Amino acid sequence: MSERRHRPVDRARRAALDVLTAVRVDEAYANLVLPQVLRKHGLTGRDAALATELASGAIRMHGLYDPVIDACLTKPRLQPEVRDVLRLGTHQLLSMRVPDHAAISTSVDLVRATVGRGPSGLVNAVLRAVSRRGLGDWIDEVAPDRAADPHGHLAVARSHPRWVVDLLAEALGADDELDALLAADNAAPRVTLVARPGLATVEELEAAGGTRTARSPYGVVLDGGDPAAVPAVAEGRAGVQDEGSQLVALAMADAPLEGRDERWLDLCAGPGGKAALLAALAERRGASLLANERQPHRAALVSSAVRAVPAGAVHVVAGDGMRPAWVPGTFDRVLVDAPCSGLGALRRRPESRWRRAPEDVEELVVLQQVLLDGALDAVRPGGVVVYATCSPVVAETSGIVDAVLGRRGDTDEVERFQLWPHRDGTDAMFAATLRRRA
Ligand SMILES: C[S@@+](CC[C@H](N)C(=O)[O-])C[C@H]1O[C@@H](n2cnc3c(N)ncnc32)[C@H](O)[C@@H]1O
Repeated sequence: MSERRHRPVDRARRAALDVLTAVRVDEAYANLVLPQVLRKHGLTGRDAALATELASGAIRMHGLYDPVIDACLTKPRLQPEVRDVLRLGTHQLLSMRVPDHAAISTSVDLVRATVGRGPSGLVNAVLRAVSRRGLGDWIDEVAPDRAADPHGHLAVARSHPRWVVDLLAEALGADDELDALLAADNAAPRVTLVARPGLATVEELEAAGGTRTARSPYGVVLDGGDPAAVPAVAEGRAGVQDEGSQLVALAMADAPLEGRDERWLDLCAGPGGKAALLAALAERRGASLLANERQPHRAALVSSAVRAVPAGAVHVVAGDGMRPAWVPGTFDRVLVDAPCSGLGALRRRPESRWRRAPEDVEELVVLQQVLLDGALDAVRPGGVVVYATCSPVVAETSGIVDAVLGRRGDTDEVERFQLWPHRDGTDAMFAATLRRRA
């Protein structure tokens, strides 16, 4: 037996491969499976960070790495398990500062330990071929020509499905920021916390090691570390919430309103980030929030998210927003944070861009229109409705709002905004504030 065969497999790389396998075979979500895998392998600190970067990068960037790997193959067929090892190796060679010899030898060890001796020569040969060029040269080699096919080029260079690039370009309205947006999708966001008003303060969160957000008065960007270790987060007085989501909740809570302002509705509340901020605000203003969510297990997540809000200020129910249990005109303010393609939050979930299909958007648009109509029916004359998505796709955003405004004769637009990761450092949240005519 050779000495090589006995060399122990690097635990971070083994853990990263477990994540790729779970995502490919079980359709797991990388961000949910990662903590379990890290625990299983006993990884913490730098090793955990390495495993996270390896897994996230290889999953996110395989739209670029696969053509590179294919260009180095002599035979077209590749076992999926071997391709996963090659994706991890290619990520180390092209996007990380891992020395070539370490990236190649650890990948050979990994395939030997997990698949067998058979493909170790192939992994060695392919990764040696990958290592002979840098990232830019490989993009020139495998991506369509930038001048002839700009979206096709960016789809490969920035590893996004082509149809997603086309929809994001349409949402931006021009191509000049498209590369910056796609690059922002490939960078993991820093953790942002929200200090739920009346329950925690931004000063308390800053003291845990963070910096205030530019636009939300309740946001703090964490310098690093585990957010769950911050006492206010552990107690539900604060939470992890993107600044864009905070701004959407604030658009609902702060829209000018005449007359009664006591009954608030969050129509699609699960898992409850916005509901928790809204409930805390409602409590301070003498209002109460009904947090509605169709899926019971997600309604349970809402209950957990609002656990620190005094009882009486918030009620959580599991119900279908398309078959409302309330009398029309009941509410003063309504948020409809609609189920959407999530194409504005690609930086959070490495695999999500590969799981969606154009048909998903077509189906969602129908649901979004019905839910917005239901929200407008639920609000009293003079009341406000905020329609929001974590997608910038025109059909899911302005397309919905314009269609509903055009069809109904009882609604006016107050304002709308679109946030962008590359401009605002937030998810690409869309929000439109509408008012039922008095
Ligand atoms: C974008 S998420 C909402 C995120 C949430 N507002 C937050 O900040 O945590 C959309 C939610 O709508 C729920 N949903 C989907 N169809 C629904 C319906 N017909 N009625 C109520 N909720 C629905 C989904 O289960 C999902 O939890």
